[in-house]
Amino acid sequence: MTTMPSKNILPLLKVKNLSKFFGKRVGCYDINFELSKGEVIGIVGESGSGKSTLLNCIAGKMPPTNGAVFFNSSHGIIDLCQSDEALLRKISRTQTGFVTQNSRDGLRMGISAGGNIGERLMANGMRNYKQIRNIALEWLKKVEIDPERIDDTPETFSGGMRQRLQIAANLVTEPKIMLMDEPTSGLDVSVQARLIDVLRKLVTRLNLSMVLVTHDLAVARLMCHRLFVMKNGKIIESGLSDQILDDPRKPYTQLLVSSVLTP
Ligand SMILES: Nc1ncnc2c1ncn2[C@@H]1O[C@H](COP(=O)(O)OP(=O)(O)OP(=O)(O)O)[C@@H](O)[C@H]1O
Repeated sequence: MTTMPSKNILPLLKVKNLSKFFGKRVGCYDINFELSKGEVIGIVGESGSGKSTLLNCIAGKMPPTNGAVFFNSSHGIIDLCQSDEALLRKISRTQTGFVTQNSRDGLRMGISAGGNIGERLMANGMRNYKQIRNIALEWLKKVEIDPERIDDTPETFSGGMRQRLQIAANLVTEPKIMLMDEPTSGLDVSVQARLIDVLRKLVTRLNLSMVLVTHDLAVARLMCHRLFVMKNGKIIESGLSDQILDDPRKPYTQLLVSSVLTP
């Protein structure tokens, strides 16, 4: 059983001895790291290295086999792996955000853009329709979507717009942490660049903390302060992004950086 660290020394997130097995197969193994306020951590590695498994365990979407994820929430320090469903649901609607690679999993395609943004506000008890609409309009502007599209459904949006809407729909409650699983994947290069630009502005303006899974090392360099390189479920190298990408120590990271491995 992992001991609960004291609040004074705990950063925003502390992942401790986290492992996930699928039968005998390793999803992720003995992961340890801390995330501070305003910090963006990138998780990189080839396909099947355990990036999504780790992110899903951190998000409370997948129960780990061992370990803990301590989150310095406004309800105090909680272990996201041990919390009851109701508290986890509350936290995931307010204090954590999760952006998926496939916007269809993160948005309600049948309701308007404004409705998608307003949903988290309503889940938090906000009832004033005009106020919700005004906040939604503000957020559409922040993610560079024409506010006139507020009543359109995401079905009518481009892929890049959907991802920006997903980000707005998560950030509207000002979560302490954003978890992102390949948010730029599948988008054209110019669309990716715009999304990254929007994200970078928001990270700076809101002092956001983020764990970003990406196979794209250019995105990792642009977005992340630190990088963790995963192989076979383990973090095999970590450090400042420029250091990892310009001067990788481990042969696996060298291959990854030189694009010999298919990320
Ligand atoms: N639900 C599951 N059941 C069984 N094995 C799984 C499951 N999810 C993941 N795995 C296995 O865990 C390992 C890590 O998978 P994971 O999806 O986390 O990798 P990844 O680095 O995110 O890959 P990708 O970049 O392709 O998404 C793989 O061996 C995978 O087959």
